[in-house]
Amino acid sequence: MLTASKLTKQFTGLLAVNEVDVAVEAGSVHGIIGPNGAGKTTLFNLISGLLPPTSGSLTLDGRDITAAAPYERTRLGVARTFQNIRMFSDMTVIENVMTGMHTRLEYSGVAALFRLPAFRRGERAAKERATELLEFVNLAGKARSRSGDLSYGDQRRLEIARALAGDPRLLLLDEPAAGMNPTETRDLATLLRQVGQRDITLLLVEHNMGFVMDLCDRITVLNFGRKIAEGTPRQVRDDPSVIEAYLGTKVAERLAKAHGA
Ligand SMILES: Nc1ncnc2c1ncn2[C@@H]1O[C@H](COP(=O)(O)OP(=O)(O)OP(=O)(O)O)[C@@H](O)[C@H]1O
Repeated sequence: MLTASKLTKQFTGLLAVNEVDVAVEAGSVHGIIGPNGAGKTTLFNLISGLLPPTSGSLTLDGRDITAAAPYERTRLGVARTFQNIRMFSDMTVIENVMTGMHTRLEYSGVAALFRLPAFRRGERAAKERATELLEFVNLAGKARSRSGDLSYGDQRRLEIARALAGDPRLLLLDEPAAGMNPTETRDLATLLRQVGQRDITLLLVEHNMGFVMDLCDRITVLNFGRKIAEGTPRQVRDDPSVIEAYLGTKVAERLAKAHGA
């Protein structure tokens, strides 16, 4: 579905992402992991269009989107959540979900200004859809609450509902489990599996290894901007270069010796 070829981002003097190839299969859950500073967020920003690449290309369903603006990618079915939750804290929960629908609403600005029937119909449909999404993420009971008053875990679920409001086919999640307690993390994994069952492909950056290993079909590992491994969770977990990237050469060598390798 999504293919990155030799994707590269250079900041002055630093190759944050260095000729990275990634192929995300439709219907899969694909993880990107790597130590701090490995280039995960930068790669994510290149994929969502927040940053232009220095070189390399990106295709979505075979269509070149390397130069497409973020809003164009949204129209093509790409949605994302952010590492630091971004929402309108003073708006209600349901209003926040409705802000995620602007790319799908079919009435004009004039209709909205004069509250014409087309606008009122659109608004009613948007509310119904937002309610359905809040039920899906288990927040229906808090639809009228102020978003800023939600617990951290609930705010993350709200962010997902808002991202789903644009009917994406590919959902990018930047550290979705960050700051969550074990129960919230387990609930999130269940929710994301249900998202996957809605024919939505998931690509996520995450530090929580248990969460990634449990949820992902395939994992790409970055270190110093380069892809150092890719495969199933088991393949990646057993890969010596991955162990070395996380633990440092000395510890990896000692571990290998201890296991008789
Ligand atoms: N806008 C920028 N300008 C200059 N350097 C940057 C910029 N953004 C990121 N970097 C550098 O690029 C490298 C990769 O950063 P990035 O945030 O992509 O890594 P990461 O794997 O997401 O790290 P973390 O796990 O700590 O979030 C780091 O050395 C970082 O300091």
